[in-house]
Amino acid sequence: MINENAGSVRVRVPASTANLGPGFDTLGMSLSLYIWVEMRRAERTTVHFAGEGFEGIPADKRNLIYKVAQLVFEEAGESVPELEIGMRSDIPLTRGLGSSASAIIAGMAAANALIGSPLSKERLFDLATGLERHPDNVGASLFGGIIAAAWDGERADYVRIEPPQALKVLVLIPEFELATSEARAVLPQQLSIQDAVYNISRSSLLTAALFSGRLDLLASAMRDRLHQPYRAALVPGMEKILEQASDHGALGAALSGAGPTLLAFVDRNGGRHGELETFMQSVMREHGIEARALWLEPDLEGAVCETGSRSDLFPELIKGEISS
Ligand SMILES: Nc1ncnc2c1ncn2[C@@H]1O[C@H](COP(=O)(O)OP(=O)(O)O)[C@@H](O)[C@H]1O
Ligand SMILES: N[C@@H](CCOP(=O)(O)O)C(=O)O
Repeated sequence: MINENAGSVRVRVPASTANLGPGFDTLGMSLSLYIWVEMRRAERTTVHFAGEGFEGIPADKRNLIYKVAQLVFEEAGESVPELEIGMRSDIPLTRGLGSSASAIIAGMAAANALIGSPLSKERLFDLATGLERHPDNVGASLFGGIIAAAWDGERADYVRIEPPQALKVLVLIPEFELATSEARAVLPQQLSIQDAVYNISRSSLLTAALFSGRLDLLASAMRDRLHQPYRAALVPGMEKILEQASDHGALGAALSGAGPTLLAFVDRNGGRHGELETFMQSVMREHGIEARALWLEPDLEGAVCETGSRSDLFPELIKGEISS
C-alpha cells in the first residue's frame, strides 16, 4: 500500500492532439483529458496504477515514467535511484491522444519538482522532444494551449498560441489501438514539391488562422497531403469523415496525431453539435467500428503541480486495492 507520508509531489498533465491536419510533427494542442502522477523517494521502487487503462504497462523500473525521471535526475546532477510512483489516467493508450507524451511530461515534471525544480520548462521540453522525436505532443502537454514548434535534433523552438475562445473539440475514439510507430511506418520517404507546397501553405494558414481567431478558415487550412492519405487505410471511415465533417457543422477536422482518433473543431456558440457526433459515429459503424465520442476543451495550463490528499486521487491505493 502507498504510504500516507509527506514529501511527495503530484502533477497533472493534459492529453494532446498533434498535427491538426497539415502541421505534421509541428502543431499540437492540449486537451482536457488528464494523467496524474505522484512521486516520492522510496527504499524500493514500486509503481502503482489506480483506475483502469494500464494493461500491459510495466510496474517496475522498465516503466516509462521511472525511466524519464532518472533522465531528469541525471541531467540535474542528482541521484534518486528508488521511487514510489502512483498514477491515474483518463487518456486512452495508443489512440492518437498523446498518452506517451503525457506520461513523459508527467514523469519529467514530477521528478523535477521532487528535487526542487532545477530544470527550466524549456530544458524539459528539449529532453522530452529528444525522447518522443517530435515536439508537437510533448509541447502541448507541457505548456498547454496550441504549440507551434520546430526541433533541430537538440533544441525545440516554439510559440504558444492561446486557443480561440470559441473553439470546442469533439474526438471520436475508435475501440482499436494503433501504435504511433505503426502509423509512422506507412509514411513515404519522399514527397512531391506540389504536396510539400500544399502542406506548407495550409500549415502556415492554419497557424495564422488560430492566432488571429479566423475560425472560418479552418476547414480549408486543416487539409493535408503529407500523412493523412497514407494513414487512411489504417483508419476505416476516416476519409469520409474528413471530407464531410464540415457539411455537418464542423469548423474543420483531422486525424488526431497518428490516429486512430478523429478530431473535429466546432464553434461552441454554434449549433449542430449533435448532428456532427451522430454523423461521425454512423460512418464508423458503417465500417463495423465502435467508437467513443468525447466533447473536450482545449487545456490552457499544461503540466501543473497539484496539492491535495492522496485519498482524493488514489482511493483504491489507500484502501490497499493496488495493482503494481
Ligand atoms: N502512463 C504510462 N506509463 C508508462 N507508459 C506509458 C504510459 N502511457 C503511455 N505509455 C506508453 O506509450 C505507448 C503509447 O504510445 P503511442 O503508441 O505513441 O500512442 P499514443 O501516444 O498516441 O497514445 C504505450 O503503449 C506505452 O508503452
Ligand atoms: N506527429 C506525430 C504525432 C503522433 O501523435 P500520437 O498522439 O499518435 O502519439 C505523428 O503524426 O506521427
